[in-house]
Amino acid sequence: MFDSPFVRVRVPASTANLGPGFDTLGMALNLYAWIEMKQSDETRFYLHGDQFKDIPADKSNLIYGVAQMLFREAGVSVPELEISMYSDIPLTRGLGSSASAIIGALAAANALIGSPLSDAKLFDMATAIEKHPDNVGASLYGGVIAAIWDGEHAQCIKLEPNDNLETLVVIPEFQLSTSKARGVLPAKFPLQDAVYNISRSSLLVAALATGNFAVIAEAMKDRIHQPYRAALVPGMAEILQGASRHGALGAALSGAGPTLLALVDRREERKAELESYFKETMQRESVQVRMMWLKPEAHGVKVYTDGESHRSFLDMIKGDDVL
Ligand SMILES: Nc1ncnc2c1ncn2[C@@H]1O[C@H](COP(=O)(O)OP(=O)(O)O)[C@@H](O)[C@H]1O
Ligand SMILES: N[C@@H](CCOP(=O)(O)O)C(=O)O
Repeated sequence: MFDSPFVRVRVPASTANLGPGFDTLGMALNLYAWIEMKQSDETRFYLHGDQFKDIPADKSNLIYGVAQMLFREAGVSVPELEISMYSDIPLTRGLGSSASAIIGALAAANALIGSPLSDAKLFDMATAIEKHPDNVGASLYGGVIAAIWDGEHAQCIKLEPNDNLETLVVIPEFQLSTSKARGVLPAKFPLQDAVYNISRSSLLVAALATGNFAVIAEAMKDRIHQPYRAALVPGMAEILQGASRHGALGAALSGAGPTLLALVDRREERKAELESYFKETMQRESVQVRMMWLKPEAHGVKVYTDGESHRSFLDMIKGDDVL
């Protein structure tokens, strides 16, 4: 049954919504999580890195649970697994760590049993678990995705990210769970707010598809989630308003936050000014942050099944994608 003694996957981070595209737009970023999975006589975890210190290392672990869902769906039994994990994606910060874990677990488990399930099926399963298709779609397929979910099936179209696009992300030191940030949203919206978002989300997709960056500042505005979440992220309202005056094409809360993200033209000359603006604004709010320049990642999850390799899991990560 097993095509490979072990499977390794590399999964990109993602930023969801891009402002107005709440629960529909997502973009993969060049920051990654890695998972190794193999069948074992007893379930064991090797969680590398400080950020996994509070993550369960037993069968209640998300990766284990999601892998078992896939095995059930495929009609096979693989009760004991050895799972190794490392991630550069900060947890609970709005950069899609949970989506990366879900996609990584599904892709690894599927490959371990000879890939009986299609990517479309993995997308449906991942969306059913995550409850929105934006992050999981970006982690699975890469690029910029526009996605829908009807409660059973997810569909998306992927755009190749424009070569001139990069992002500056500002990651606060505090965590904000997606469930808490969804909990502050109203259940109903005025028609004008719905129109406001639909028009901007459509304009943003057209801008990203054509490379027409001039409209992005306006196209990233939102009335569906950011105004309600602003109270949870000190400095957010000011940054979303001011970023485009300091060299950003536009700015948004990344996913459910607390990370803030600016889209930037890589030819922009005011990058240092933008960094200082972000840093000083957050300092005034007494929020410690780390900043990273990230690029859109055109490729989704990558699966490696070369069981002959003798490189260790951590050596593979250091050498990035060469198994
Ligand atoms: N590699 C992982 N293994 C197990 N659980 C994970 C992993 N990555 C993320 N998670 C879980 O997902 C949670 C974060 O999900 P969420 O609140 O949606 O934030 P985000 O996806 O934006 O990082 C973490 O607190 C943790 O419980
Ligand atoms: N559309 C979702 C996206 C959540 O993204 P995450 O990276 O914060 O998990 C939302 O805005 O709630």
